[in-house]
Amino acid sequence: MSAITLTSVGLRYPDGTVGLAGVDLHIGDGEFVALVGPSGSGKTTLLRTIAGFLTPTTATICIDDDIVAGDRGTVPPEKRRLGMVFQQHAIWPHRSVGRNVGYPLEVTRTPRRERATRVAATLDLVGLGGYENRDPATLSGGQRQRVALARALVAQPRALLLDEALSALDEPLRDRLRLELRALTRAHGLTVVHVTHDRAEALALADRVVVLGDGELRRVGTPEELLTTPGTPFVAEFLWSATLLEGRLDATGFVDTDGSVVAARGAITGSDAAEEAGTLAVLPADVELRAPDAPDAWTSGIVTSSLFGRDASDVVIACNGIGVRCAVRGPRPRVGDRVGVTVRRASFHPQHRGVLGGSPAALPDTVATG
Ligand SMILES: Nc1ncnc2c1ncn2[C@@H]1O[C@H](COP(=O)(O)OP(=O)(O)OP(=O)(O)O)[C@@H](O)[C@H]1O
Repeated sequence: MSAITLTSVGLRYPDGTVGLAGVDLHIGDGEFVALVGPSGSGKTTLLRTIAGFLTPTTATICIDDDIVAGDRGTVPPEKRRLGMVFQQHAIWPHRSVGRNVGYPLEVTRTPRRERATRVAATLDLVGLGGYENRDPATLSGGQRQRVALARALVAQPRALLLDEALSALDEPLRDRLRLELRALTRAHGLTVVHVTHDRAEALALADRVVVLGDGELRRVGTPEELLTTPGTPFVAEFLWSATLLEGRLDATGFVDTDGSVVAARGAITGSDAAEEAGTLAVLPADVELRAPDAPDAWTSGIVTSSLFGRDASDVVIACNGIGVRCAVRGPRPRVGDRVGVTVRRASFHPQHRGVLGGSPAALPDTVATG
């Protein structure tokens, strides 16, 4: 397996839309990286650019020491030695499972006997040992996705690129394949770039999560780093469903635009300034419900949504025109209830960094291997 290095990757579509703007990223050998971001943030564009289906306007992309896109042109996808799996398993119905998996080896004219050995070994790897002669029409959705994975792995690619590869599967199966995929990639030291719209999946699987916004790389870090230091309100809101509040930090704490103290100074991280305007990001787990008139409540509001969750219910309270998201453990309030709200802890983001990301404080560009 291999490392992938992207330097200033920019891409503009023919109609002028900016797909990617100056993305710098190093993906370590054996690292599992998840690309996440809102719809249209550039996840698929980035993955397809690494794969070679899209040609960057400006960039250098290296796989190990091999420059696959740069000043001297680009290497076509089939010569990059990367394996790809898409959301819709592109399995050929008229070919047996074995011939589907062996296709990349046919292209490279691998001798028949070696092909059969490698197909069998790869099918074993994905839990489909002995399925060579099966007709794909007789397989379940999960089995077909395993065939697609085997086909991506059979030619021993330098890295595996997954584009929403698990998204089309129903939930219990998706959970199982997630575990299997992670165990497989860890055991074989595979380098993986995984695009997903599912934040929980990205955080559960990846060594590092890359957050994109408007074609820019907004934040890179381990799930733990992104939780403790989201870096920008954009990331706190996107990854952790944080509530964002505008206001000022002063000696007492963070004061919202209505003049109420949301949280005491000691409960806020992110700035040492005596006074500063900016955004407070409050994670749902750091909001607590109180009686509406509790003396220690920041404010009170009406519950507008209350969804059951096994570990914590997802409750939204309308407070001064803002929907405050709260993870409630224990008894869940009903829609229409008036409740008091306190903030236990929050991160402050000075205004000059901008709500949509600005220039986040850099996290160490470490390669986590856990
Ligand atoms: N062929 C195209 N021509 C013009 N613009 C495009 C094209 N494909 C994508 N875009 C634009 O490029 C930007 C990034 O799109 P991309 O599909 O990479 O986002 P994404 O993060 O994968 O979104 P989603 O989660 O919805 O799949 C968007 O503004 C999108 O509208």
